[in-house]
Amino acid sequence: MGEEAVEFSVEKVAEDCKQSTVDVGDRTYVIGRSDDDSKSSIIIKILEKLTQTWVVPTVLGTQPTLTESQSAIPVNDEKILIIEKGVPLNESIWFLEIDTPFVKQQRKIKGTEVVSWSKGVIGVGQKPVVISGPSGVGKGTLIAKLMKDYPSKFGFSVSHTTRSPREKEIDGVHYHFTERSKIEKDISEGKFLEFAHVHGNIYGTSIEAVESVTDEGKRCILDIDVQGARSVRASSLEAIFIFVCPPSFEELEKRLRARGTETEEQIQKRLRNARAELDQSNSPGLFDHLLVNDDLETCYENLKLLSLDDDQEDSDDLFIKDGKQTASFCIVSKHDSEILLQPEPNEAKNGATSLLALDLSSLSGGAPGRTRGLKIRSINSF
Ligand SMILES: Nc1ncnc2c1ncn2[C@@H]1O[C@H](COP(=O)(O)OP(=O)(O)OP(=O)(O)O)[C@@H](O)[C@H]1O
Ligand SMILES: Nc1nc2c(ncn2[C@@H]2O[C@H](COP(=O)(O)O)[C@@H](O)[C@H]2O)c(=O)[nH]1
Repeated sequence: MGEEAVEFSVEKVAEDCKQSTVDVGDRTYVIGRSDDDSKSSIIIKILEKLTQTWVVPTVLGTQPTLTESQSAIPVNDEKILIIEKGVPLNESIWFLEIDTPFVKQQRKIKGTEVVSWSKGVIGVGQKPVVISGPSGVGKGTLIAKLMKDYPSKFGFSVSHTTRSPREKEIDGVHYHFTERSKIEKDISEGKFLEFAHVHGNIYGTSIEAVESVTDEGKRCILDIDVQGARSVRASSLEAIFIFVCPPSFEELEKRLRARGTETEEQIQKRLRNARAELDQSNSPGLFDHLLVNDDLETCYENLKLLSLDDDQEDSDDLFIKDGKQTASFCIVSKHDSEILLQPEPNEAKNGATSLLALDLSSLSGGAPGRTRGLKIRSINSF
């Protein structure tokens, strides 16, 4: 850690970019804009105050769109809040994760200093549903029915895979069919919620796959194997975990063969893996519900009950969705877990006069890359 320390002074940083500096413990985080080369980017540098050395961290996640400048304030030891200037409020709230469990884990894996971008989202969003079960049990069939019957309620998390497309499978709809080197690079850059080696190929769920569905106000459905379910369970994403069992192993084999999409060798591999997956379906604390897919309609009705349960309205979302907050704001101050925001001066001229209180007391884990649970209230008019 810290081996990437480079020598440059605060004055040099100020020359390079429009920056915010934020003190957290013994460190100063410098967040700014670099115009060094033709493509501008946000640069992050950390000053270790005790040793007066600079560290350039590995930056994970999708960075905010570049704006002229930003205001920033520490939330706690784990996160810095950044509000981008010149952007409507619902697009402008970002967190720089500096010591969250995700960052700690990535720091360990990479052996370097790490920070990670996370987009702030008003409201909590619908809890995703993770569906696992052996190959051929009928997960895809059940999910397709759910999507067809409730297109505005559910959205499918389109996974990435290195396996070749089957006949009738469409890239970007059933899977993102991907080169091994590309998925490995994206995984190392922290863009995946989970990934696993399944039946000889890499399969993975990108953070974007889940969060783009949740951002649309829909409940995201993930069809992933048991290793993937374990990884999601260990992540910050809160979800409902369902395991689908076959009525018997013989029936599973029959369905897999009748589907006619695998070679005999692949069928044998999938059946071997199926035994291991069935063994793990009772792992303590892994799955919330077990469903037996014997009669398809009965199983579908049960899946519907579980997936439609806990349907929650994101009332805070309305605040943003009704178009009130197209103005851009900046940070004024922080009191406990509330941050006071005021419209930027040019916005006040345009009639945006309310101060806003951004309540961070109920932040909840979306996938890494999103910080959900923000609440906003209008607190006065000038
Ligand atoms: N309850 C059921 N009774 C009989 N056949 C079924 C039932 N459910 C699904 N099937 C059939 O079983 C086959 C396998 O189903 P499906 O492709 O949905 O499985 P899967 O779990 O998604 O498999 P994979 O994990 O390999 O993608 C399909 O041909 C499907 O029509
Ligand atoms: N861990 C993950 N497993 C996944 C993902 N997407 C699909 N899967 C699982 O792979 C097998 C095989 O799928 P197939 O389409 O080749 O038949 C199946 O059990 C899926 O649940 C993923 O993103 N991550």
